[in-house]
Amino acid sequence: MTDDSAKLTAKELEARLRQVGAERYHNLHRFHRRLHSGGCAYEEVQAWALNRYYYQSMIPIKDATVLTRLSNAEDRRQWRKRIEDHDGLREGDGGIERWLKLTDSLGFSRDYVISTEGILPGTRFAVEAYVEFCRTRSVTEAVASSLTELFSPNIIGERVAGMLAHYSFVSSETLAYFSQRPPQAKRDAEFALNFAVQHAKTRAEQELVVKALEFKCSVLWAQLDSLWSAYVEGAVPPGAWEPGSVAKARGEAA
Ligand SMILES: O=C(O)c1cc(C(=O)O)c2c(n1)C(=O)C(=O)c1cc(C(=O)O)[nH]c1-2
Repeated sequence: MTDDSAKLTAKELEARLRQVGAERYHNLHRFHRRLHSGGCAYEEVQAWALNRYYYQSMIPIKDATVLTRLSNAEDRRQWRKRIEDHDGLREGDGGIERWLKLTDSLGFSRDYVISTEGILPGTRFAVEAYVEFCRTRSVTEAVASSLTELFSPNIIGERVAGMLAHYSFVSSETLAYFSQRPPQAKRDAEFALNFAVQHAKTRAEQELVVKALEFKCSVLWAQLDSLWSAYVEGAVPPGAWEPGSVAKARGEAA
């Protein structure tokens, strides 16, 4: 008979977390399959990039929130690299800037993208839920919720290869955001995994770590569900970006 309350070894906890990824990570979502295999129309790729800007732009805000909750200087030194990666060390540098190069290349004005006025409600609520989770749950759960990054190097490899092969309107320059991410994600995921393993002191806390990763998989999944409903099925919610409304997206008078 197994004892459900027995603390897992570090290896067992890692295996549980990897199992969550195998079952729930957003590489399994039908929108990603469509995106990576060349099935998306130009407007669907535009919508994906526009909406994902909000995720990108809120990540350093989420990370700054987590930073304030880390009591150890070495942990903060490690964590703050995440903010530097996204914001850059100077103007014109960093992940957010590289994401904007992608939205530039897809015909959006920067003002429109940065305003986030055209994003889907589902994107907004999912991303806000992630930031709120990291603000209000234990710091161990907040760190553990970033563990989807254990799985992101694989999906990024698949995405870049697939998009370059299938879409003439993207290039390695416009997808430059992704070329920097895999080593950063590997470094960050290693830190987060060690942190979660060391700080989850009881079986109950380990279960909360697993739940945090499940929650984060849902944050990513929900964003893709919203994209599918709006731009594959065509049920664009009121106020969200309408495919073809390029003038508005470019900041020109309609
Ligand atoms: O391209 C992707 O599929 C993907 C996934 C994830 C993820 O799994 O959360 C992140 C990123 N990209 C990413 O670029 C990124 O900066 C990032 C930060 C975080 C996080 O939770 O702190 N996840 C991710």
